[in-house]
Amino acid sequence: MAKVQTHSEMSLAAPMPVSQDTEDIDLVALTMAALRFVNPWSVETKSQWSDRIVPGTPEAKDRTITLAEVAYHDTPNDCWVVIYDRVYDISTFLDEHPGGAEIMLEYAGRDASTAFRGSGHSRMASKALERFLVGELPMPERMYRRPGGIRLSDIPE
Ligand code: HEM
Repeated sequence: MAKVQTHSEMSLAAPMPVSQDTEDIDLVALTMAALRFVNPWSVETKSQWSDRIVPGTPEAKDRTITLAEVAYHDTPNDCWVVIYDRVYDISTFLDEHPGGAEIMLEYAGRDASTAFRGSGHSRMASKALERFLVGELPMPERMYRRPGGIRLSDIPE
């Protein structure tokens, strides 16, 4: 017949952990639970974007480029900027820019929409963007060209 343990026997056999240990274990469990929500495949690496697009070509119009990818192109030889949710490769334009290369390099790999607008660019400058187009941001990352997005009367077509 099974032996029934008294309350004091049970306490001796399996002593309760001290409160500090309990806190440590909870923290580890919490971290592990949080990590389970992280999808390692969602981390973008440069190698997955190896194919280069020629700026201004028809393929560029259909290409979706994330902000994470844009961020990799942040040098004078490989300089991308985002203007009104469209991605431009301005590497070859840096030295031609009437406002100078330095000012554009400040936005290398980032959004330059407000800087572009704030510098009072002409319609001709907006039109000039077309030849540097390499793609467009995915809908969730857009600020302007999406339903309910920020409206600007002079967004280039
Ligand atoms: C990325 C695409 C860009 C293109 C195609 C572009 C094009 C041009 C063009 C054609 C001009 C001559 C004036 C005009 O027609 O408006 C100009 C001037 C200027 N740009 Fe840009 N620009 C670009 C980005 C930027 C950015 C990101 C800035 C940052 C603030 C900037 C700042 C300026 C300034 C300050 C001038 C005036 C220069 C002067 O009058 O001395 N531009 N740009």
